[in-house]
Amino acid sequence: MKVFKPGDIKHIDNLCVDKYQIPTLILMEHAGIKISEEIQKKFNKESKVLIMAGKGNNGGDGLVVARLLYNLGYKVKVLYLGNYKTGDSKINFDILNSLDVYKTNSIADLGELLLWSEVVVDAIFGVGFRGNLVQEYIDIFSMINNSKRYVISVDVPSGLGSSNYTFNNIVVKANKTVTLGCLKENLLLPTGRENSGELVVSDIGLPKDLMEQFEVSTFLITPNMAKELLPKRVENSHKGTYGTGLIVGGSLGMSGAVILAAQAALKSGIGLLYTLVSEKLVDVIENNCIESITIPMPKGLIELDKYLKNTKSVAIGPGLSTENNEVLFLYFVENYKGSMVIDGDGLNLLANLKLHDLICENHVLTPHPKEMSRLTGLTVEEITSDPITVAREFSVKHNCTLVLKGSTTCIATKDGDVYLNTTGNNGLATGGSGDVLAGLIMSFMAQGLSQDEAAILGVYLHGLTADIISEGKGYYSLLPSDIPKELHKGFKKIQKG
Ligand SMILES: NC(=O)C1=CN([C@@H]2O[C@H](COP(=O)(O)OP(=O)(O)OC[C@H]3O[C@@H](n4cnc5c(N)ncnc54)[C@H](O)[C@@H]3O)[C@@H](O)[C@H]2O)[C@@H](O)CC1
Ligand SMILES: [K+]
Repeated sequence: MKVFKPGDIKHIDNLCVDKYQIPTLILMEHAGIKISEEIQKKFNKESKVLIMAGKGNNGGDGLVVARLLYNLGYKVKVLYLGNYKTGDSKINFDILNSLDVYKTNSIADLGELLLWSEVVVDAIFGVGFRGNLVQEYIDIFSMINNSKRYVISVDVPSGLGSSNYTFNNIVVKANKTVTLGCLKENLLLPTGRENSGELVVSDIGLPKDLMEQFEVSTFLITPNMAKELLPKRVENSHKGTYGTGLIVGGSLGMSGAVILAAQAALKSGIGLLYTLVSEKLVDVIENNCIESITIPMPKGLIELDKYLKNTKSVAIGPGLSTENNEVLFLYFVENYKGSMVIDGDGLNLLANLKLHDLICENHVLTPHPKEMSRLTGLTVEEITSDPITVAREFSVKHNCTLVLKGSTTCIATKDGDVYLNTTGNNGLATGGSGDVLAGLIMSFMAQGLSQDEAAILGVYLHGLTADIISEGKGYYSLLPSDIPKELHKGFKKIQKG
C-alpha cells in the first residue's frame, strides 16, 4: 500500500487544482463530512463537541465539522486560533459566522471548554506543521492530553513532525485519527503510532487516476502483499526444492542464538539446514535442532567450500561474538556469492573491520538502531528520528537490502524503496528475537525469494506471529523461542489473507 510524504501531499494538492480542476474547498468539505461521520458513529446528537481549529487548512476542516455537526443538532463549541484572512478556511469561517455557533479565540477559556465537552476535534495542525512549538501550543496540547476526553484528530495528531520527530516532545494524543485521502509516513512511525489511536484512512474524493499514477517510494506491508510472497509448496517436491541454508554463529555462551535462528528456518519451510558453530557447541546444537546438520568449525576454512557449493543462503552473525571471528567473517563476505543475512555480531564485525565496500546486492543487513549507529557513524537519535531516510540512503549507497529494526521496521531496497512493517509488539523486545528473524529471512531466500521479498515476508511474519501469541500470553511472557513454535499460526493467518 502506498505511503505518502508531506511533500507528496502538497504536490497532490497542486495537481488536484491545476490538472483535475478540483478546488480544494471541495476536498475540505469532503474532509469535514468524513470526520463528522466518524463522530456520528460513536456519539449521539446530545453530545457536546469542542472543535479546536488551527490557523491553516487543518483548522478549515475543523470549521466544516463544526458547521455540519451544528446542522445535525449536536452541541458544538469552537475554539479557533487563526485570523482566516484568505483561502478556504476563511470561506468556512465566514459561513460559520452566519450561524449561531458558539465561537471563541480565547485560549484562557480552554480549561472550561474541555470540562464542558465530551469529544474534542483536534484540527490544530495537519501536514503543514513545521518546526518548533511555542509555549502557548505546548499548554494547549497538554490540556487536551490531560482532559481525558475522546479526541479525534483530523489528518494527523497535531504536532506530529514530518518523520518520527517530536518537537518539545509533545503531540496531541488521539483516540482516533481520520487521515485524509492517503496514508502518511509519519503516522506509521513509532511516534505517530503512539499518538494516533485508531487510524482510519478516509476517501475525500482525490482523483483515482491521480492516486494510482502518483509514484511513491514508501509502502506499508499489507496482509495481501505477504500472502503473495509466500514461497509456493508443490505436491511433487523433495528437500532440494526448498533450498539449503547455513547459519554461521554461536560462540560459547551464545548457542541459543543459533538454535533460535535454526528453529525459525526449519519451521518456515527450508529444505535442508546446516549450522556452522564452534566445535564445543556441536552437542548442544545437535540436541536442540535434530533436523539440522551441524558442522564444527574447521581449521582450514577452505573445507567449507563443499558445503557452500550447494547452499543457497547464509545467515551469519547470530551469537557469533566479535572476538577471534574476523577471518571467518571476512571469508564469508569475500567468498560467498549466494544470498546472505548479516545479523548481530556479523554487523559489528562489518563495522569494526570497515568492510562497507564489500556489502553487495546479495546481502540483507538486519541492524537495530545501535548496530546501525556503528555502521553509519550516526547517533541512535539521528537514526530513530528519521529511520526511513536513514535506511533508504544506506541501502542505495551500499546496493543492498537493509532491515532497520524497530517498533516500525523499515526494509529498504537497493532501488530506494522502503517497506514499513507494523506487525509485532513490545513483547519482541527480548534478546533472541533478532536471531529468529535472521533465520526466517535466510530460510525464505533458500526457498527462492529475493533478498527484498524474504526480508519483507520474514519481518511481517515474525511480527504477526508475535501478535498472535500475545493475544493469549500478553506481552510480558512472550519469548523469542515461542515464535518458531507458533509460526504455523502466522503462516495460516497469512494464507487466509
Ligand atoms: N491535501 C489536501 O488535499 C487537503 C488538505 N486538507 C487539510 O489541510 C491540511 C494542511 O493544511 P495547511 O497546509 O494549511 O497546514 P496546517 O493546517 O497543517 O498548518 C499550517 C498552519 O500552521 C502554522 N504552523 C505550522 N507550524 C507551526 C508551528 N510549529 N507553530 C505554530 N504554527 C505553525 C502555519 O503557519 C500555518 O498557518 C491537511 O493536514 C488537511 O487537514 C483538507 O482541507 C482536505 C484537502
Ligand atoms: K490535527
